[in-house]
Amino acid sequence: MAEKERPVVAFLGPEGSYTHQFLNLPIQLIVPNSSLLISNSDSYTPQATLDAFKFTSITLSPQITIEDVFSTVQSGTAYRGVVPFENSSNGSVVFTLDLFADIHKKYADILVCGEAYVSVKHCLLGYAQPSSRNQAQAETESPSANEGEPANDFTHIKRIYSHPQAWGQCKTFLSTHLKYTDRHDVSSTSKAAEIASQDETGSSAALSSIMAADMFGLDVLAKTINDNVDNTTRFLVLRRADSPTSASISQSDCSKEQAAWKSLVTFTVDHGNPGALARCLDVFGTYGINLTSINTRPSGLQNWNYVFFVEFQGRKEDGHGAEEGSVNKALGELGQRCRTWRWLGSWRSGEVIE
Ligand SMILES: O=C(O)C(=O)C[C@]1(C(=O)O)C=C[C@@H](O)C=C1
Repeated sequence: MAEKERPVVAFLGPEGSYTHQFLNLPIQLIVPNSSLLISNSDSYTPQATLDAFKFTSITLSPQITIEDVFSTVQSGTAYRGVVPFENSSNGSVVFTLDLFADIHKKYADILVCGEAYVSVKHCLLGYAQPSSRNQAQAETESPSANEGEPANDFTHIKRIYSHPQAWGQCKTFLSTHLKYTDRHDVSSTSKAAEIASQDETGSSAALSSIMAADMFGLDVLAKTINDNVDNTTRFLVLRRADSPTSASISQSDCSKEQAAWKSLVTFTVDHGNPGALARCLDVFGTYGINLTSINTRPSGLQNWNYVFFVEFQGRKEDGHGAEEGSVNKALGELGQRCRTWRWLGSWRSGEVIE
């Protein structure tokens, strides 16, 4: 299997997106001077979350959309995929939730096998007016200067591009400085930077990352323009169900070990049946399982019917005696109380990457 030599990892491209940074930042922590590796090659030493599968290098495969990341993992073209899941200020990434809900049954083999939290600091990127070019250059060179405080003139900017998730993370800056400027949704923040870089008139700008400014040769017109300074996005790593993980399959139901894990399930209920949802949620309490998030999305099958997403501490176990684990017992009972359900993976809880 070629992936054994150098597995392919799909992410939301082009390079410079926050999804790309998920793969990038830890590498610099693990391999000193790894920026050389990053700029000269598509071969990386993967971070802890990914080296679940013990490879020394990976091939990065930029994808156009989050759905493309799901497709390449589902088809086996990519060994792993990285997708944004939720943002600390703007909430769930609904594109990702809908792909997990999978109403057209296209991604039946996708499971989550890891996560990490990435600090997201948005910048306004574009071409500075010649009069404020020195200022923009100073901002690029000295990252601590004028955070959130634009020193540049934005009157030449007629349109801004970004990923739909990013607008809601920079509301104050946008309403203060660019309230009447046209906004255009594109597939990623790095795509936005690429588009802005191609507009030689300089009237296009992007909400994107400092890394994208470098990659596409744009000026940083304002930086750290997100409403919350600790703006953070949680990313999930995807695998195919038949692809191995580092997770040992030994049974250990002790609460400390369970708290180090998370699991995700989706389920649907009979909406005409009073108490149906409460009865499903009750199984988690019965087995002492702590819920960490609940989400819903429209079922896509009938108006005002929903798919419920529940994330909880603990993991589903495989192998001999697995049925004894509290998560397995709870899921067994959930299956009897809901209409349909699906386990979407168990993984070790991630850490924040600055
Ligand atoms: O467009 C990117 O750079 C992405 O990685 C996507 C994404 C997202 O969908 O949440 C990731 C982080 C930020 O929250 C904004 C956009």
